[in-house]
Amino acid sequence: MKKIRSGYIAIVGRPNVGKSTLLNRLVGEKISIVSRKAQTTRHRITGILTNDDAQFVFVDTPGFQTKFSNALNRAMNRGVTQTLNDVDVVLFVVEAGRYDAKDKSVVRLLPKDRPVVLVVNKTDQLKDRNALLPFLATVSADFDYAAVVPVSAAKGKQTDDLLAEARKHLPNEGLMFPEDDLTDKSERFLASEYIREKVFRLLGDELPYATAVEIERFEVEGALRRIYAAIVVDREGHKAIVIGKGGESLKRIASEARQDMERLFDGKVYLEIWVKVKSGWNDDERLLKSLGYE
Ligand SMILES: Nc1nc2c(ncn2[C@@H]2O[C@H](COP(=O)(O)OP(=O)(O)OP(=O)(O)O)[C@@H](O)[C@H]2O)c(=O)[nH]1
Repeated sequence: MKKIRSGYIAIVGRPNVGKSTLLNRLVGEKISIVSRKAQTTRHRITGILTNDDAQFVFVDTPGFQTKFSNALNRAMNRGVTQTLNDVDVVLFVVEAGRYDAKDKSVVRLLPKDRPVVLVVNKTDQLKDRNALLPFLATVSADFDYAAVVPVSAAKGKQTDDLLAEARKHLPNEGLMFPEDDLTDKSERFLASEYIREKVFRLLGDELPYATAVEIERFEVEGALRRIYAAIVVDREGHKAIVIGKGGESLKRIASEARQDMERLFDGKVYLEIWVKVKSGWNDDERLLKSLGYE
């Protein structure tokens, strides 16, 4: 039997390349949020996969942002750099057939002193398989990657190869966490992520990214959890969108988020959500910190 190895792994890449999908595929539980819209992963989320010979502790980084320069994006980029200085292996994800300035700006953040595995995701979308090899050659010319692994996170293709590659670089012997730990994030944090995911899923096209969720109270009574949450938007107009006609949208957000939470927490959830307006919140570093962004 092989020895158990363990270590920290970060997943980085431009928005929308499939980092959350990959994490969910590897860890096998819904602990990170996946959204069609870019820029929804603003918190570090840790998932843990334990198998026969390894324990992978994933640190999902905030989406890298180059487009706007405000406090939120500065905080996000700082998060990426901090995370990369904190892990044993970095998985840098690009999309098969797409590699441009936005990916290269992430390459510039890659650490020189630790292994970086290039993950070429969405191979299922490739129309011309012959284009893959030249593409891999182009991308790998820009950095000294420890390995290159094409995968499809959505279809679960070659993700085992990726784990085998990552395992080679795990430094510790034995487990770092108890076997069934899926995440070191609190239920409180996960509750806010679920609500935020629903907001993006249901209203993503109508709302700008400036939406946050605050959990104001989280009470546990036996198997029942009472959760009181606020969706924070930065304009009155956005408040009206979140609430929707006759409160329809907010009702749906609450009902779907509650169902997810009941599944995850394995118990009944009483969920109350309201909408608050905080003007300009995404350009105020102090407020960001109070909402849990770094
Ligand atoms: N066809 C295909 N689509 C994928 C694959 N992996 C992810 N996607 C899709 O790509 C989109 C973005 O995926 P996410 O996992 O949210 O991407 P992300 O990199 O975490 O995005 P941010 O949170 O914005 O940084 C979603 O619509 C996924 O369903 C894949 O292997 N194949």
